[in-house]
Amino acid sequence: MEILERALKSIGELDNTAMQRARERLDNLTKPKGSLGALEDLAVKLAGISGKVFNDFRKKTVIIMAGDHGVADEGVSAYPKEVTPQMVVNFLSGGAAINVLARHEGAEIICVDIGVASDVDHPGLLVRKVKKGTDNIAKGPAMSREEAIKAIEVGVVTAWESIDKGSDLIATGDMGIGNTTPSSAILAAFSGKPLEEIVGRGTGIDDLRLQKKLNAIRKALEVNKPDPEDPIGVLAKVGGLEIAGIAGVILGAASRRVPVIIDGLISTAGALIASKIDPRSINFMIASHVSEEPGHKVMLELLGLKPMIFMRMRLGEGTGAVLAMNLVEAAAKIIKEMATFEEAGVSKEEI
Ligand SMILES: Cc1cc2ncn([C@H]3O[C@H](COP(=O)(O)O)[C@@H](O)[C@H]3O)c2cc1C
Ligand SMILES: O=C(O)c1cccnc1
Repeated sequence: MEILERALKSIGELDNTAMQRARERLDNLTKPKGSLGALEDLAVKLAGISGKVFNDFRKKTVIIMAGDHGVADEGVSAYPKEVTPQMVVNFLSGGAAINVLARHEGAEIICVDIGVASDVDHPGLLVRKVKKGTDNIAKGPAMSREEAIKAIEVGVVTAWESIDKGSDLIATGDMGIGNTTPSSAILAAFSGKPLEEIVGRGTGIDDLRLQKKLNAIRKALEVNKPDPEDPIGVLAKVGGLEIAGIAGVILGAASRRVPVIIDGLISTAGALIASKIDPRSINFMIASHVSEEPGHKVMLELLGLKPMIFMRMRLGEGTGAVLAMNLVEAAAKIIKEMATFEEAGVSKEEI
């Protein structure tokens, strides 16, 4: 609890003066006012986060949290549980989608075993296992409250260490077969929306498995009765270890005023938990893409965040978030490198 408390103590507000200065500068650059749309809003947000109008990013990092899910035993995924450790090995060997996109963006990958059911032996893996997979949420809580806090703190510390080593732009990623089920359960607990509206097909399940998934979430809510006023309770009852870790990465980045780019459904479930623990953490979040999972759009609306990329992606791992790094860097370059009307000798608007 001490680490989490320390993180929460340092989360602040956006710097309004810097944001105002950024907006003024953007309005003086050689373009009609506001014509770069969301790119301008992003430049303003970056100023609010860092307190500086000009920002550049030297070290981009995606932190992937991996964990297993007892609820996978209910037949809620199209893939078997062993894919979780197998994909962890794939991340460490460079063959996954996230590896390709991270290389493309010049980002480094940190992969954390926060709760994989089996042990992966690889020198590149950060082993910070809180528990060997969650318990089945359709039958009881995923984990204890203490384990949920410990998993959040693993995320906080991983973010802090990465920032200490120079990371100045962080993206969140996940791996865990079955994890769209707890992510949807978290959303149901906070939104109260009908499950049929927010539960999707994850890895691509058929109608039969979709019914099993809906039943598992219904049971998870009935058995555990998560209280939306108690976000750590929601996480412990119907969440996941990697979701807790992602919430921690977000709180850790926010406490150090480092922008954190949120990926798809699972990462945004972590973001929802972080936002309920401390709403000021939303100030430091940047939404990347909108996933094909129907619940993702609802989560982003609850957070009041607008996604930038609409690519029909539904993979997780941090893929959408890493793609958005390019847009974050572009926004930072626009405000820094464009000429003002005065510098370029271009006439300003007439009215
Ligand atoms: C090969 C493979 C690679 C993945 N990378 C991310 N996921 C994604 O799919 C899983 C969630 O979907 P569900 O709830 O339906 O199991 C998570 O592991 C998520 O990271 C993958 C899934 C598979 C099969
Ligand atoms: O939106 C996501 O992140 C997602 C969707 C389906 C499966 N895995 C991840």
